[in-house]
Amino acid sequence: MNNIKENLALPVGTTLDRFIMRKQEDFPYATGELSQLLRDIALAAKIVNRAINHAGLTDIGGAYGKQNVQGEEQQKLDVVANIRFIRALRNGGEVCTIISEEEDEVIQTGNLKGKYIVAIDPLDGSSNIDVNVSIGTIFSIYRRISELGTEGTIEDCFQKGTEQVAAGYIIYGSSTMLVYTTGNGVNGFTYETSLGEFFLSHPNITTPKNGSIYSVNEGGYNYFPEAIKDYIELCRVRNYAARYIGSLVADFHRNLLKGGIYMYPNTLKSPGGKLRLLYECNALSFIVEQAGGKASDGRQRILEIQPSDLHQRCTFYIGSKEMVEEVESLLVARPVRNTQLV
Ligand SMILES: O=P(O)(O)OC[C@H]1O[C@](O)(COP(=O)(O)O)[C@@H](O)[C@@H]1O
Ligand SMILES: [Mg+2]
Ligand SMILES: [Mg+2]
Repeated sequence: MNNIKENLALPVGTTLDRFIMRKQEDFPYATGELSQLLRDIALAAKIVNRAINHAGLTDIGGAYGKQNVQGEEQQKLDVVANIRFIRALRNGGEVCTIISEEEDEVIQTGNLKGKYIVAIDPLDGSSNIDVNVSIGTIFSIYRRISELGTEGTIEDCFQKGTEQVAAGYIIYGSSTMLVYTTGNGVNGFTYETSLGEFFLSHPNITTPKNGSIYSVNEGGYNYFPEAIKDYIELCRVRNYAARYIGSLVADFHRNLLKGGIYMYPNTLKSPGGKLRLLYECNALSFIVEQAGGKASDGRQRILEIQPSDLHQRCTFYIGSKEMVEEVESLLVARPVRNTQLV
C-alpha cells in the first residue's frame, strides 16, 4: 500500500510541451510555429538519445570514414544525428533553411513557407563519442528576413547572434537534458526515458557572477596568448579547479550551473580559435547572457560578431561575468601578437 501512496505522491512535473504552450500564451501574437519547431527539435533529441545510449550495442560507434568541411573525421553518430535533426526540421515544416556543422553548404528544406532558419551542431564533443563521456547537440534559431514563399537566403544565414529568437542545447550525459532560451530566461528539462517526456527540472537558470572553475585544453598552452597564460597562472594561484571534459556542451553546462569559465583561445592548430560561431558560440552566448553571464572573443561580445562564412571560427571565452571580464582586461593589457602563433 505504502509504495502506491509513495508513487502517487511523486509530483508529475511540467512537461516541455506544456511549458512551451504556457510560454506561447505570453506572446499574444504568437502563432505557434516556434513552439512547433522546439517540439520538432525535442523529438529528434529523443531519437538521437536512444541511438547514443545503444551505440555500444549496435554498430553505430566509431568513424564514418569521411571528413566534413572542417577536415574533421566524421563519426557515425555525427552523421546519424545530422540526418535525424535535418529530417525532423524538414518534416516539421517550420524551417526553410538549415546550417549544419556536417554539411558544406546550407540545406534548403523545401518548406518555402517556413519562417525559421536553424544553425545546428548535431553532435558536439565528437572526440568523446565512443568513450561514454557526455556529448551534446547545439542549436540556434533565427526568423527569416527574406520573403516567405522563397528559399532562405545567405543573408538569412548571416544574421548576428543578437537576432536569435531562440537557442539551446541537449546534453546526453548521466541524464539527458534540454536547456533553451527564447530571450525570457533559461530553463532546463530532464528526459524521463520511461515516459518519453522532457520535464522541467531546472527553472530560471542563472549563473554565478564569479566562480572557481576554469576549463581550457592546456595541451595547447605553449601557443596560448601571453594574457591567457597569465590568467591560467592566476587560476592556479587562486587554487581554482581545472575541469575540461572536451565536449563544449558538457563543460559549458557544468560551468553554467556552478560558475566558471570555458576558454578556447587562439592556438597553433587553430590561429583563429577552433569553435564555430554560427552553430556553437552564438547559441551558448545567448544562453549565458540570459543567465547573467558573459561571452566574448576577447575583444567583443560574441553576439555582435557579423558572420561572413557558414563555418567561421572564433576565439571563445564564456561563463561567469567577472571571470570573462578579467580575461578581457588581461587581453587588452597584453594584446595577442600574431608572431606568438608561429
Ligand atoms: O580537443 P580540443 O582541441 O580540446 O577541442 C575540444 C572541443 O572541440 C569540440 O569537440 C568541437 O565540437 P565538435 O565535436 O562538434 O566538432 C568541442 O565540443 C570541444 O570543446
Ligand atoms: Mg561542436
Ligand atoms: Mg559536432
